[in-house]
Amino acid sequence: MVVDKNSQRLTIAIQKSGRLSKESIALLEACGFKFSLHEARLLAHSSNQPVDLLRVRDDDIPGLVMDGVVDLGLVGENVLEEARLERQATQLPAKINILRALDFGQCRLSIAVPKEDNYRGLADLEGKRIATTYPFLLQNYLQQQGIKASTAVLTGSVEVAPRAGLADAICDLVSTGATLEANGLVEKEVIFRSTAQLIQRPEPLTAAKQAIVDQLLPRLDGVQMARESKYIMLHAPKARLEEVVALLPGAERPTVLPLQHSDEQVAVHVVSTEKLFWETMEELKAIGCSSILVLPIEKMLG
Ligand SMILES: Nc1ncnc2c1ncn2[C@@H]1O[C@H](COP(=O)(O)OP(=O)(O)OP(=O)(O)O)[C@@H](O)[C@H]1O
Ligand SMILES: O=P(O)(O)OC[C@H]1O[C@H](OP(=O)(O)OP(=O)(O)O)[C@H](O)[C@@H]1O
Ligand SMILES: [Mg+2]
Repeated sequence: MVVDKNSQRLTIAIQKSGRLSKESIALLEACGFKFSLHEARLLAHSSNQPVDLLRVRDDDIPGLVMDGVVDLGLVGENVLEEARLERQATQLPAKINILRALDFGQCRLSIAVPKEDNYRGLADLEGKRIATTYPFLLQNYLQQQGIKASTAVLTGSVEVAPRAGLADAICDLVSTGATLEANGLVEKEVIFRSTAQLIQRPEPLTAAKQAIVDQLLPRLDGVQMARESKYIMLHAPKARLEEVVALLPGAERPTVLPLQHSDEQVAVHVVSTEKLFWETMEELKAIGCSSILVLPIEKMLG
C-alpha cells in the first residue's frame, strides 16, 4: 500500500488499534464523514467525502504528518512531543501545525518508584536507571531539573521493569493509576500532561483539501462543544429567578417563558456549557424548582 502524496483525497492518519482508535473514528463520523472499515485494511475510504483514513501504530503518526506523507493525524500529545524532540535531535524535519486539542486521550507521563522506596525528591534519581517508552521527553525533563539518570527504553510493559531488575524507577503514562498500583509503584513526578491532538502537515494543502479542512474544523468544534454542553429545562419560581440562573453553570442568557395557569412559576430553558452535578439539581429543587430536565445536545453551530 502506497499513499500517493499528490492525491486529491485528504488523508488522515489515526491509530489502528489502541486507546485512541474508537474515539478518533467516532469524532470523524460525528463530523459527517462516513467510513467503511475492514479490520485488516490499512486504508479506509470515506463514502461521502474525498477523504481516506490511514490506520497505523500511533508512534508512526507524527513522522507521517511531519514528512507530508499524510495531510492530517490524530495522535496523543505525548507521542507527538516525543517524536518532535527525537527528530530535532537527529536533524530531521520536525515542523507541524497543531489544529486542535481534542477532548479524549487525557493522561499524564509520570515518574513512579517502588512503594517501598523512601523517595524524598528528584535528587534521589541521580545516577539511577529509569525505564520508559519516552526517552526524549524524560531526558528533556531531567536535564531541565539538573538530574543525571540513565534510561532503559522499553516499548511495552514498562511497569514491570523495577520488579524485573531492569530499572530503579519508571516513567510511563498514567490515567487512573490502577496499573501503577497493581505493580507496587507510586507516582512521584508528573513530567507531561497529554490529550489527543489533531495535527496537519507543515506544507500548505491544495485548495480542494484545504476546503475540506475548513469545513471539518467548525464541525469538530461544534461536536466537542456539544459534548460538554447540556440543554436544561425547568420550572422555577419567578421570585427566585436570579438565584436559579446563578446556580446554572455557563447559563448567562436563559430563555424565560410563561407557564399556563401560573403567575408564580416560569419555564426556564438554558444551554449550559458545563457539567450539571446532582448537587446543583438538588439545590435547584430546594429553592422551589420542579420538572428539572437535563438533555444531551447532539450538534452545535455558531
Ligand atoms: N490510560 C490512558 N488513559 C487515557 N489515554 C491514554 C492512556 N494510555 C494512553 N493514552 C493515550 O492514548 C495513546 C495510545 O495509547 P495505547 O496504549 O493504545 O498506545 P500503544 O500501545 O503505543 O499503541 P500502538 O500499538 O498504536 O503503538 C497514548 O499515546 C496516550 O496519548
Ligand atoms: O493509570 P491507568 O488507568 O492504569 O492507565 C495507564 C496504562 O494505560 C496505558 O496502557 P494501555 O492500557 O493502553 O495498554 P498498553 O500498555 O498495552 O498500551 C499506559 O501505557 C499505562 O500502562
Ligand atoms: Mg505506540
